[in-house]
Amino acid sequence: MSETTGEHASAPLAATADPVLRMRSATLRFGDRVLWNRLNLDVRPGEFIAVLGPNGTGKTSLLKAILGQQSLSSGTLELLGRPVGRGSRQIGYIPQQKLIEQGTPLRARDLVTLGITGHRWGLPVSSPAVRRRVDEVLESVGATSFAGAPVASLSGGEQQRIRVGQAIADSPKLLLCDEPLISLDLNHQHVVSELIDERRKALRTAVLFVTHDVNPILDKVDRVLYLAGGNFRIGTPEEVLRSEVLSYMYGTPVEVIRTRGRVAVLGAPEGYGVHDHLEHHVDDGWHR
Ligand SMILES: Nc1ncnc2c1ncn2[C@@H]1O[C@H](COP(=O)(O)OP(=O)(O)OP(=O)(O)O)[C@@H](O)[C@H]1O
Repeated sequence: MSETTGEHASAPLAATADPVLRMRSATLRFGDRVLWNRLNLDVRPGEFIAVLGPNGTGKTSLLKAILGQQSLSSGTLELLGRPVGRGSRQIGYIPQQKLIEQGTPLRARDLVTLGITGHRWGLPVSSPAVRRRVDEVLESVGATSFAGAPVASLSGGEQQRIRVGQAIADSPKLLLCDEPLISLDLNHQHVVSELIDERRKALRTAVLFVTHDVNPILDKVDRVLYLAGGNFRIGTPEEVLRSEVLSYMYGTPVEVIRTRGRVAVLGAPEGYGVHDHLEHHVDDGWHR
């Protein structure tokens, strides 16, 4: 099997900067289930990393660990050189999409405002500086026209734009996105992924993007973190999304087909879950 490095040739600037996120030998297990074992990961400013893998392999748990909501079983996790704590203003988070319930009294602009003031309860919500920033963010996510509407009355795509606005409102250094394209039509998938990508390009925000389907973001991705079977691989999409790499991880023949700029993974076991983790060779920043 070919080696899967952690570096990416097209990101020379990012590679020289201090990492926004650094994980060393990070392990998460629940009972005897190992979700990921001795994960080494540096995420550089402006890097776009897709987090892939079947259900239940620990993708959301990884985001929760970074958010300080889930303790590691062992290892370390640093955000901008410091141990993570809950509620960091340096992190923007787009949680897995749930439609907002009818009757929720918030307007779209209130959610974006919370993205700024939620960290600082003392600041008056009506301050002109906050209002200006909220207007800017609403405009940047194309939501000005429905800013005053109750969020529950908006379509799924409109709600998702507002969630992106809320997550980027405070200019985080790291944006964590948990399946942000789920249940969106192709057009809205494009709109939402472009919004996230524009943000990382404009402000060098690092992006960790959990998704079941890499295709809508394939042209944006610098590296892939693939989780399966308590094992993981980190590398460029070309390095990781290969038949031999995924067959090894799944422990069964899996075929990766590339056609017309899209990637399809065939033969991954149905309902695949976590099995005993494979023995790893540990190297700096990657596993094989
Ligand atoms: N606090 C916990 N205690 C015990 N088990 C947990 C806990 N949190 C998560 N798990 C289990 O860990 C596994 C991984 O969950 P996680 O939500 O991280 O997976 P995922 O890769 O995001 O899955 P999906 O693709 O289905 O969203 C699941 O089987 C889940 O039930």
